Order: sequence, then C-alpha cells, then structure tokens
Amino acid sequence: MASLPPPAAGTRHAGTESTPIRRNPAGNVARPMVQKLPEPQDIAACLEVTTFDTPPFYSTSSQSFRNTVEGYSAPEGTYDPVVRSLHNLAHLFLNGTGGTTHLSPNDPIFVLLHTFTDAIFDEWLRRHPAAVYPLENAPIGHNRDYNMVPFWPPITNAEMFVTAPENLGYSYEADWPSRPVTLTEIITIAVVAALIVVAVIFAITTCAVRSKTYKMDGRQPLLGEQYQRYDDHDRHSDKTQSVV
Ligand SMILES: O=C(O)c1cc2cc(O)c(O)cc2[nH]1
Repeated sequence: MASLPPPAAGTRHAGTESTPIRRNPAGNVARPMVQKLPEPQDIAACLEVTTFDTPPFYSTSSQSFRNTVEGYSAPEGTYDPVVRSLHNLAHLFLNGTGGTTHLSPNDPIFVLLHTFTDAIFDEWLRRHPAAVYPLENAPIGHNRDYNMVPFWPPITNAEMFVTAPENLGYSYEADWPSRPVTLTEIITIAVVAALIVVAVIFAITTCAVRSKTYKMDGRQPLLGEQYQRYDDHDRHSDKTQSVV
C-alpha cells in the first residue's frame, strides 16, 4: 500500500509550497487600528463584562465576554464591526503568518497568545462564579453539553467551563491590571467628598456658635440643670443684701 512520504523541508503534505514564517509587527499601514497591541486596561475592562455569551452567540454578540476577549467587541463589551481588540488585535498586529487565519498556528507566538487568552478566561471564571455557558442556540458544536470537536476522548464545553487550578491541574501566575477610574466615578467621589466637607464645616460652625451663645448667657454647661437654675437665681437676686 502506498504511503505518504515524509514532507521535504519547506513543503507540506498537501503538496502545496509553504512559505517562511512572516512577521511585520505594526506594519499594516493600510489599517492603523491594528498597528498597536491591546493595552492592560483593555484586559481590565473585558474582565468586567459580566455575561459569558449573548445571542446570537456569534462574532456580532454585544456585552459578551466570549466575543470581547476574542476581540470582535470593544474591550468594554460593545460590539462594533470595525473594532478589533484583545486576541484578534494581537493576531492582526503580527501582520504576517500569525495574522492569517489557518496559518497563524505556524508562528510559535500563537501558543503564547492563546495561553494568555486562556489565562484571561480563567481569571474571568474566577471573578464570575455564577456565570453560565449557553445551553442552546450557539453555533454548531458550541452548546453547553455538546462535545468539543476534535478532542478525544470526548469532552463537552460545560466540562471545560471550569477554573483551571481546581479542575484541570494547572494554574496561571499573572498580575491583572486594575481598571482605571472613570470620569463619572471621579465626579461622584468629588461630589461626595465636597458634601462631607460642607457637613463637617456646618457641624463645627454650629457647635462654635452654640458654645459662644451659652457663654454669653453666662451659662455654665458643666452644671446640672438644677444648679443652673440656682445660678440664674443668684444672678438675678439683689447681691447687696447679705444672706443670713
Ligand atoms: O480579522 C480578525 O479579527 C482576525 C484575523 C485572525 C487571524 C487568525 O489567525 C486568528 O486566529 C484570528 C483572527 N482574527
């Protein structure tokens, strides 16, 4: 029986000529949006998207963590057809083998990119423990209880929707960026701080005015109410008469 000969260097079994791995990072001048890598705050933002996936469970989904980390949405989760972010942006930034679908696994960077993407997913699962994977209406093979093709032995999407250290025997060490404070939050903090300052000034002023009024009245706050009355009586009685 004829068997396939081992591939010669530079060729693939399918018989087509292969090319060297090409990289031209940030070199796609025709598409300025992909001339930069994702920023740490983009990761912080996508980790805050609360729902794992939303209808139509596709590359057009909005407010879907899955579509956001994949990079078809803005990092905050809003779908926009012209946007490329996170995983997709890293692919397109490479602008060569790593940016071409079906060829990108030939570039070793693929492994780093996808490992880091999995680390983000793992962190997201940790932060959203009540999250659910779509039960139905996802694209073929992607419903919760469907097997993940082509893995063998069969394993369902639900079985992989779990945190790694507790269930899969590996863990990631990453310093996750914190989300920058938004303008709305800055304004809210400033308004609350101003209100607190006004309240404190009002309280101090009120105390000062009341204390001054008491002093002017000749009242002695350390005396009890009963003795206070004696004191009032003394002040109003004729001091020239001696008391026997
Ligand atoms: O256009 C994209 O968003 C895009 C390109 C590209 C290439 C690739 O190899 C991928 O794995 C994903 C991907 N997304």
